[in-house]
Amino acid sequence: MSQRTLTFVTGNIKKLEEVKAILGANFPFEVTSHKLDLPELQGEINEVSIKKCQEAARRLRKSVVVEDTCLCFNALKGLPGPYIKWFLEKLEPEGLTKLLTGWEDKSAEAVCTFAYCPSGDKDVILFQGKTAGTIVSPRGTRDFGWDCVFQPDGYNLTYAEMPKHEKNKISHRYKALDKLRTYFIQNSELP
Ligand SMILES: O=c1[nH]c(=O)c2ncn([C@@H]3O[C@H](COP(=O)(O)OP(=O)(O)OP(=O)(O)O)[C@@H](O)[C@H]3O)c2[nH]1
Ligand SMILES: [Mg+2]
Repeated sequence: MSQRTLTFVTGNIKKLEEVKAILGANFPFEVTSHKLDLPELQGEINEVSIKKCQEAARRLRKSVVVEDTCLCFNALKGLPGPYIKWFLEKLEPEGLTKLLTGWEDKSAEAVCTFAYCPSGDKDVILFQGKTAGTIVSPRGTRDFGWDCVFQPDGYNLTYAEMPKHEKNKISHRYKALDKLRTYFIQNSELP
């Protein structure tokens, strides 16, 4: 029997690895990926994901899932937020930590938003997960983004110091995918 597929549009191989690891074998769709360099418009968190999803669905002419990840510093009223990719590229992890020099509040929130676009002209459905933590000096592996500066609340390890399966049990991405999984299981005729 051929399995139904869900197309995850991303240019980020590390995201894809985590999505496959988190959804695992019990997800009733095969996750395939499509690498597409999508424009990311400015805006609030949900707006960025909605526009990214609509553009991906328009270009591929089919239903797609995209994901946008934000890292929000509470002292900076949510910034860098959706602009974290560019802050990280320019400042590197050390620079992210230094952004909070002078602020007592080092708390932050990792926010993951999956967007599903059933077809180009229908409303986009969002699934969001948030994990609270603290911004610390870099510790651990450097193989994924800002993992080495984000220490989730309740742990004395950064995401980068945790075994992958531990991060994947508590992460912003896990929480968002849990909602997405429930939705797709309840709407099994999709996509
Ligand atoms: O340490 C990390 N732990 C994570 O769990 C995580 N998830 C995303 N990121 C990074 O944060 C930016 C988001 O930007 P982003 O959502 O636009 O992603 P992207 O442009 O790399 O891929 P995509 O938009 O093609 O899917 C990019 O620099 C990603 O590498 C993470 N870093
Ligand atoms: Mg991107």
